[in-house]
Amino acid sequence: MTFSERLFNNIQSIWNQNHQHPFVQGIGKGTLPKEMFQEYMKQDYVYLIQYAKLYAIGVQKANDLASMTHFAQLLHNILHFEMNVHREYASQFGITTEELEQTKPTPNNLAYTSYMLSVAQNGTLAELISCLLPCAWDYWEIGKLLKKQYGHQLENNPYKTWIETYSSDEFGSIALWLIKLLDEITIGKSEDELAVLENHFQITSKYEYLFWEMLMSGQDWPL
Ligand SMILES: Cc1ncc(C[n+]2csc(CCO)c2C)c(N)n1
Repeated sequence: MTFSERLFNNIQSIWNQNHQHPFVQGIGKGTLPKEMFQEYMKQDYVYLIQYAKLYAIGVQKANDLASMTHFAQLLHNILHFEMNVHREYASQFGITTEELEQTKPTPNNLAYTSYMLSVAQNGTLAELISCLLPCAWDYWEIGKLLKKQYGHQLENNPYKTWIETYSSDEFGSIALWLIKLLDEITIGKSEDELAVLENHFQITSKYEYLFWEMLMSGQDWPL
């Protein structure tokens, strides 16, 4: 069994709860209130700004030129394509790019990105990938699942672009590349080292859940 197969098998119960989350299901059905999606675009925009830095650290920590080039490509794509989906949704809602950028991250959002950046800066390349992988991989799983469940009724769904983006093969190729690299660099690692990596993978998977929770509950700073 590869390391990614082990991660995938052990994460099922957590990811299932992500997939069944009312926020995710609301996107699939197209019933999620617009104001909630607007808030999501704002929070996710500042999340992605921090996430993009993880790819930059990937460039720095990569062990060979091919991986370095690939991380640089992912960095370019997130800034120019993924964040563009947010900018376009925001402009439909009358939110400017400046407003998106000035969004103050909620406690859960800040905790999630701070965790990943701390591990990225202090840890190994394998630790960095273990942290950023649930984001790419579970979103692809969510995209595919929603497409399967609700694909026949997407025409009137305001979140169709979101579902089409995250269920696409192009998007899936990001997760597949990260999985392949992680499998390669974990060959021969001890059980203790693998357990550290799996812990990062589980924590950031749980932060994915907390991100949906924070949006659903309208979490904000109390003071
Ligand atoms: C909270 C949150 N988690 C995951 C994603 C999805 N995502 C963000 S960056 C990226 C990889 C792009 O190279 C993916 C899949 C998101 N948008 N917001």
